[in-house]
Amino acid sequence: MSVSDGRDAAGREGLNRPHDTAPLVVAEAVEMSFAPRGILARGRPVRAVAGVDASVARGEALGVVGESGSGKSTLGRLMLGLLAATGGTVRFDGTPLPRPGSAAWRGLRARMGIVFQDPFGSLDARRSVGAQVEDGLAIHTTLSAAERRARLEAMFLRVGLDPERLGAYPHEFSGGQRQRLGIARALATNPDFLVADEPVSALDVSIQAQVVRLLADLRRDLGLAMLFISHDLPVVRHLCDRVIVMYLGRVMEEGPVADVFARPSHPYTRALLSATPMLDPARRLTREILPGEPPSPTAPPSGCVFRTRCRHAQPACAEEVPPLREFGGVAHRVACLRADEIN
Ligand SMILES: Nc1ncnc2c1ncn2[C@@H]1O[C@H](COP(=O)(O)OP(=O)(O)OP(=O)(O)O)[C@@H](O)[C@H]1O
Repeated sequence: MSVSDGRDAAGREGLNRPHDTAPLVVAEAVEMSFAPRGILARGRPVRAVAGVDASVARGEALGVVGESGSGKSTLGRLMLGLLAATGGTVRFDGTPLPRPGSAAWRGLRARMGIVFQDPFGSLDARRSVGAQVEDGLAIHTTLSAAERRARLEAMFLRVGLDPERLGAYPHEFSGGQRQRLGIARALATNPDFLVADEPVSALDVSIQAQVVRLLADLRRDLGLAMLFISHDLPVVRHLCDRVIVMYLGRVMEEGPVADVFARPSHPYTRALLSATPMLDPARRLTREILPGEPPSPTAPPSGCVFRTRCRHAQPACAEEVPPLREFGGVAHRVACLRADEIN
């Protein structure tokens, strides 16, 4: 499979098809500030997510990209209700997500799954993998032991693992197989919504495409809504329908992957894409190296948070937080006051 052009080995069209069903998970102006931690915070809260709107429809995959520390994982945890937002709301199937850990939240938990970057770190070395995949079923469903066993075997087969190995331990599996276990565990309760947080970045390159293909197949077959967090832009291009580009807790640009990757319009997106050898060479952007480091989320810049690294910045950019506005296409939006001039 090629993950660079949205087609698989058989030349089928990629997965980037439009979805017109109602959103399943909707974050509105969601914010997350963490209490100060460590000396660098100097008593100031860490603003990890700052007023983000995001939604994922049934069967849709939304990619979330951006540098390390831009708030991607925090957004994912907010959309699963694993974290209680310090501002805004997250609705799941029309209902505001209950407080994490509450009985109401536990009631919804079976409908959501998460796959982590490090499958080994999230598995207990001392328990059989079958027992661990079964945990969610025991906690979140009323299935009998026999039904749970049948579900486990079916899940193992579905993710490409031999059900004979339900009694084996994590160290007996390769990295790719462990991520298949992580996927089986996330999907065992038959969720509607899956957050995949850098699910292939810890794997050997040779294994990554297999796991991406598995996620793509599962998403299609199970009609999953997926939030796919990744540094890997070609994989996002292949797997996702829409993408949001985050920087320092805010959305810089969003839209259908085809539009955003073909016509990146925010200076930050352009820099991010220019560093990625992925697109057809005719459209390749001149490599742009951003000066400096991202500012601390304990003291984000006023106005546009990207302005301190933006070569197009002007004094006005320090005054106003640029709203996301339509640019070039109905669903393609950019948060840059100067987008018209620089594109
Ligand atoms: N529990 C926490 N307490 C304090 N700060 C946190 C906490 N979790 C995340 N942060 C901070 O919030 C910011 C956003 O982190 P987050 O992990 O969401 O970013 P990310 O884009 O997913 O990064 P990465 O790609 O490295 O995983 C970072 O500055 C991080 O240090």
